[in-house]
Amino acid sequence: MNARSHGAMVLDHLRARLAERPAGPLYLGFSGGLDSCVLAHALARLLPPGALSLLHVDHQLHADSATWADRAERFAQRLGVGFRRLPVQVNRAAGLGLEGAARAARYAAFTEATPPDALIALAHHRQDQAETLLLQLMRGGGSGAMAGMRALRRFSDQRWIWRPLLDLDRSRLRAYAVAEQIDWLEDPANTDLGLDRNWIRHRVLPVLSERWPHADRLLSSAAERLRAESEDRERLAEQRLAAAATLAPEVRRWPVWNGLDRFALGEVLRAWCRRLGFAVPPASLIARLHQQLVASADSSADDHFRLIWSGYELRCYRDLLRLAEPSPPLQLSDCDWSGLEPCDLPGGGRLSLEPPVTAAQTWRVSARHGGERLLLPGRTHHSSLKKCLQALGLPPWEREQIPLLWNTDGELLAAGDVLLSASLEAWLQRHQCRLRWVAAQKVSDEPGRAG
Ligand SMILES: Nc1ncnc2c1ncn2[C@@H]1O[C@H](COP(=O)(O)OP(=O)(O)OP(=O)(O)O)[C@@H](O)[C@H]1O
Repeated sequence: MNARSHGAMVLDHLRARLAERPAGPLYLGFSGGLDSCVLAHALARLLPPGALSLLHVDHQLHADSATWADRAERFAQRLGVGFRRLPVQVNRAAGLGLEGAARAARYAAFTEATPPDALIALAHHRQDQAETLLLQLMRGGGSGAMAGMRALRRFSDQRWIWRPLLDLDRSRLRAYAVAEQIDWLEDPANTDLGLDRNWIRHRVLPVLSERWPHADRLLSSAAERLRAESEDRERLAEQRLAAAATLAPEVRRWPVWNGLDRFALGEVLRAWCRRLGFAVPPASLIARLHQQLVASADSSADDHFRLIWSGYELRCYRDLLRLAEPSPPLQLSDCDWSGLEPCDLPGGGRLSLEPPVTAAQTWRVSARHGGERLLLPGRTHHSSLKKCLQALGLPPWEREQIPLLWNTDGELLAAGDVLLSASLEAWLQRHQCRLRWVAAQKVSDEPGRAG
């Protein structure tokens, strides 16, 4: 195939990708390197005037960066397409490494420079995909990470990242550039073997290609398969999550997860984290969670466990899981309550009488301290509050928030509105009202919660 027919092939390929792209204004992340020059040139040829804008991020990492930005702008002018220069500060303090920090700055600049429904094209091609797979392998990534880059993915709200060249060979892009006499920028950083990607590109892939001439094609098709599998698993995890009854956004009933292996369990937990906008837990934590769930599956004991990562907490109790930011137990100094007005508790909880009564009471409200006992209706002996709450199956995160109501004789009248003493029940009947407790994490009254 000569250079001209390679060029025609690139255009045909791109025409097909353009036809199936999502709607929205089109931008191209334009470095000025070979690949993005070819993509800019081909898109400018295929699209009507005014339909494309190039975004050049100036990372300001080397002395020539402004000159490069000038050259990038002249290239855009020659093509007759829009152009924006986006200077950024690369913050290396975030612990990402230079390449990662530059990418983070670039994506933040893309978000800032585009409307929420934008489609942002990037010029990654097949070799980039093969390198990504090997890079992830050397980082010890799981199959999800090795699935590499997606041709189309959501990014920052409604925007899309679009990689229309992902299954094209670099040699075709080079042939296109030669045929069209494109004058691209050669970034000296691309030959810096101190960067992992360059090491793979210049040292590893050539060796693999000696033995397997189409090594990059094989690698990118492996990434493609892994991606398809990982997308299937994600879909399944979403379905499993949806099947677990939602008692509150942060509380799910989980028997549906019972019997899942730890990989499937991890997928469900990650799906839940994504939905709540939480950082995903590390693999070691998922393995621990799995062990714990297996160990507690046959136990009818009251014990529960919690796992913590990056400021989030997963708590498990019987068939309930709670995923949230950790909340401290009820912090409440004893206070008096007349019952006339609702009693607001720290952290958003509240005790009230409904309908309100007109005569003031001399009650006290306190947090639990342990060892409390109460006389339940129909009983002749006091029962342990702790045992009663356990018997009710009230999860520990609710128990920790439960306020206690006392009379002046030091008799326990109620724990929230879930346990009432015989004397309070009689009093409520006499006054034709009920005690109501609303706690921030309370789920007892939510639909879907079986007794
Ligand atoms: N400074 C930049 N400004 C805008 N977009 C960029 C910039 N650097 C990279 N990109 C986009 O990200 C893609 C991948 O970046 P990468 O660093 O792998 O490519 P490159 O070798 O620098 O450039 P090219 O892919 O254009 O040859 C580029 O093809 C381009 O679309």
